[in-house]
Amino acid sequence: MPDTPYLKLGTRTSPLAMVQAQEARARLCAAHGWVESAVELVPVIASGDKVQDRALAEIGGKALWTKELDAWLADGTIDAAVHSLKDVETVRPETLAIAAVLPRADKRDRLVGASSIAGLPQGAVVGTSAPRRAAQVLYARPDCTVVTFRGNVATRLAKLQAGDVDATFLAAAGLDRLGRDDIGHALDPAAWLPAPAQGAIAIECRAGDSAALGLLAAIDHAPTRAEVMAERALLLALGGNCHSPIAVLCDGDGDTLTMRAALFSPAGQTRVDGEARFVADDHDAPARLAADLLARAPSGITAYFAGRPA
Ligand SMILES: NCc1[nH]cc(CCC(=O)O)c1CC(=O)O
Repeated sequence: MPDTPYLKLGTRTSPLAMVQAQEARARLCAAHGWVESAVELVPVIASGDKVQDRALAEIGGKALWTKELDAWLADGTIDAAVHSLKDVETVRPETLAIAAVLPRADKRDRLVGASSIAGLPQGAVVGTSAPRRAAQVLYARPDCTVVTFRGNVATRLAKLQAGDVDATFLAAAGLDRLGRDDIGHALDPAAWLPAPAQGAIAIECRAGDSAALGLLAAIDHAPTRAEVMAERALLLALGGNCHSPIAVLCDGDGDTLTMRAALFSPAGQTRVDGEARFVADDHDAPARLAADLLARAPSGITAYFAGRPA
């Protein structure tokens, strides 16, 4: 047993974050033949977990998930940080690097409280704080009302149980990782697209830390990395922010990626769809799809995207 850990891995404290950090630790130990104590998990309550009564988009966005762990990477308290990649801002400090992306879980959203979008009761109250989920459900079901819904997976399920809302959305990946694969109804991406990088776990370290970069490279999953980096490139090229309803899904098939994307106006009045097939090393392809989407989008949508295609 090592007296001092080989790697200090920072994580948020939510049950899902802890399960994901444990998965990262298990993969590192398996890859390097280490005992569990070689990787120390260092938990922190993130700002995003402290404020529960307002939508994340109103209080500072995704930065609130990474702020504390970013600071710990900078001051050397930890060597690496585990994140749900969908919670990580598109533009990251140059001092940090996404050193590993773990194999992606189920990419889909699940609807909890009804068996399908069409099956939601007339005038249903749907709880979500994600602009993408709100716009997408209002587009399909303008009769529904969307209310702010925050908290970790268990908190949201408890609020649903208590009757605060008729239905909510949760990522299949999060439910499955918490052993709640019995909950909800998976939404087919043909009709309902997930968030960029949904279902992927990323591990960041200092960009100049060659030791950590080397250790983490051993657990990087290249097919997942190709998909999620393409999805994040689309987000970047759209110039979206946490108020911009963007849905995108990339499916890898050997060297070829198929990307489906949709932009919405926030209240769901309009939608524009696009699709592209490209080889994985065509790094400009997501920006071309972004430009194509913006060129075809009505003004109700373009108002919410700065549009900075590369
Ligand atoms: N926004 C919160 C968040 N961030 C990552 C996940 C689930 C895991 C994932 O998508 O990778 C969730 C919960 C949810 O959307 O249901």
